[in-house]
Amino acid sequence: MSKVIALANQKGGVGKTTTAVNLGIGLAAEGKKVLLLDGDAQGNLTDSLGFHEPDSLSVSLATMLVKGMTEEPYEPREGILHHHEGIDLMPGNIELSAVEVALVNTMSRETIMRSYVDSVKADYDYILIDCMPSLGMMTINALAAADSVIIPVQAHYLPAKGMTQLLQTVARVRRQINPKLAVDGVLLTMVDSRTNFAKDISFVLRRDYGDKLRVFNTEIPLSIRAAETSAKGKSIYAHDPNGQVAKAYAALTKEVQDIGSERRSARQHKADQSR
Ligand SMILES: Nc1ncnc2c1ncn2[C@@H]1O[C@H](COP(=O)(O)OP(=O)(O)OP(=O)(O)O)[C@@H](O)[C@H]1O
Ligand SMILES: [Mg+2]
Repeated sequence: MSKVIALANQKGGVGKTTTAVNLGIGLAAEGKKVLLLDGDAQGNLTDSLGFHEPDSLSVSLATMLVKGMTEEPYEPREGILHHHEGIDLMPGNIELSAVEVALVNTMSRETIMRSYVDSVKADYDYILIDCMPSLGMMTINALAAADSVIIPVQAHYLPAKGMTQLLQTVARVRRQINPKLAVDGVLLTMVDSRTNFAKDISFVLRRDYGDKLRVFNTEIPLSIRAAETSAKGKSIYAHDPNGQVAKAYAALTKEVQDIGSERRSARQHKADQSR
C-alpha cells in the first residue's frame, strides 16, 4: 500500500523542500519506491534535484493537472524524471501559478491533484508532495490528495498563529474532502543547538501541541551543509554523509516509517478487540 504525504506550511523558507528531498531519498535508501511531486510554482524541488531550469521543461505537474481539468486522456507517467539517488520526480514550474488560477473555475477543483496521484499510486510506496508557501488551491489539492501531512517548522520562529491557521485548514479539508487526512507531525528544522531560543521553541511546541500532535523526536540541525545541497542537485546523504543533518534526516526517515506500522498495529488491535 502506498502512502501519500504532503509537506506543508504556508510560512516560506521553513524546510519543506529540503525535507521532501532528504526524506524522499532516505526512504529510497530503505528500499522504498518513491515519487516526489513538486507542487510549488517556484520549482525549488525540481531545481534542488539538479533539474536547474524547471521552467524549460515541456511536461510537468501543471501539464497533468491541466489535462485533468479538461478531462483529456493522458499518460500520467509522461514527464516523470529520475534522480540518480533512486527517486522519481514529477517536476513543477511556473505554469503551476496559471493552473492555480484556472482551478478556481473548475468542477472538482479541490481534487484534480488527487486524480493525478491516484493514477500513479500503484507504482510507489511513498509519494511526497512539496507544497508552496500558501494555503491556496494548490495546497488544498495536495491535502486532498494526501493520507497525511508533515509540518516543518523553523526553530527560530514561534509558529503559534500560522500553525493554528494551517491546522484549521487541515481540519476543513478533512471535514469536506478527505476524511482520512492525518497529521503525521511537526518537524523542527534549522535547529541551532548553540542557542537557548531553539530549545525554547521546541519546549513551547511540545507543551502547546504535544498532546494533540506528534512533534517528531528528530530535530533537523541548522547547517550550511544542508543549504549547499540544492545547488549541487543532491541529497545531504551524498553531499555530507557523516554530518549531523544526514544523521537527522535518516532518523526522521525511520520515524516516518514507524508511523505507518504504528497505525497498522492500532487498526489490528481494534479489529482484534471487536472480534
Ligand atoms: N537544516 C538546514 N540548515 C541550514 N539551512 C537550511 C536547512 N534546511 C534548509 N535550509 C535552507 O533554508 C532555505 C529554505 O529551505 P527550503 O527551501 O527547504 O524551505 P521551504 O519551506 O521549502 O521554502 P519555500 O516556502 O520557499 O518553498 C533554503 O535555502 C535551504 O537550503
Ligand atoms: Mg519549498
